[in-house]
Amino acid sequence: MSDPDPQQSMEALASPRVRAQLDEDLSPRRLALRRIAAANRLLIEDMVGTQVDPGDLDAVADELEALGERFRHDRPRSTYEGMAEAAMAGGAIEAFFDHSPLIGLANPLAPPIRIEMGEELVTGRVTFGAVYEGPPGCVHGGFVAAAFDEVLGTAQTYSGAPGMTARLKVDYRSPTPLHVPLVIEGRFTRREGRKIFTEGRILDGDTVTAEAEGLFVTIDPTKFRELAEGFDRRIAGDQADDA
Ligand SMILES: CCCCCCCC(=O)SCCNC(=O)CCNC(=O)[C@H](O)C(C)(C)COP(=O)(O)OP(=O)(O)OC[C@H]1O[C@@H](n2cnc3c(N)ncnc32)[C@H](O)[C@@H]1OP(=O)(O)O
Repeated sequence: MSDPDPQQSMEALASPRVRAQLDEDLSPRRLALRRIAAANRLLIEDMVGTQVDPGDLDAVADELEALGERFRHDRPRSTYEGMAEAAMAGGAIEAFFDHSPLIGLANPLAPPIRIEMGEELVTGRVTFGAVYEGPPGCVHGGFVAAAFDEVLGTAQTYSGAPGMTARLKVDYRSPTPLHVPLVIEGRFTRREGRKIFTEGRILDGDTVTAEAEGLFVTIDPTKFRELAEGFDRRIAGDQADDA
């Protein structure tokens, strides 16, 4: 048997985000969710600027609407509900990140960004498709900011006490191209009390397309549970109003 890859082992220990992107120990349900998300992601990408004959567009819409019926819910949902089967997914937090809109392999909106963690540097690897277009041929600035939020949000974990994004500053240096493998770097720079400072950049080859600084504020972990409970109460209130 070959020796374990030390880098791989460290990554597996380092962050639930990294663990969430491994293909190990997944339940059949979670594998199927990832497969559905991948097919859905490809469909969305292919449909942007589709060359389908205009005469066929209504037939395509009919097919999609029929498929959509199978997934329709009677109320808004949070993926926190998916944590009920988290034990099979390898842990609650991994199940959560599997649904992330940036890195989640079970979320069709996620490009997805692939996260690696070195000793001091987080590296996100991503290729944005046409669905993320802002300026012609380039990534929409909001998705550039979202990508930083995710990568810097991972880098802040080096502080040992991660929190929520309080402030994100982005400098757009040059247009960030679509359809090109990009590298997003994130670093933890310092901690002052509850404040965690990070910085990062996006690279298209040697070209820096954007730079960012992120401030995160450590929170009590129970705050996430309170957010989930608040969501449940809001939904229950909406349903009572509808009754
Ligand atoms: C499971 C893990 C998921 C992780 C996801 C992380 C990435 C995300 O996308 S999080 C989502 C986006 N972020 C949010 O929704 C956060 C919304 N904001 C909040 O909940 C609160 O404002 C929060 C938690 C950031 C800070 O509130 P609170 O805990 O009351 O801290 P507060 O006392 O106001 O501030 C603490 C310190 O941070 C500073 N600070 C807070 N916000 C800012 C800000 N926007 N700019 C500069 N400084 C700030 C304060 O000045 C204070 O500094 P000091 O200690 O020197 O006096």
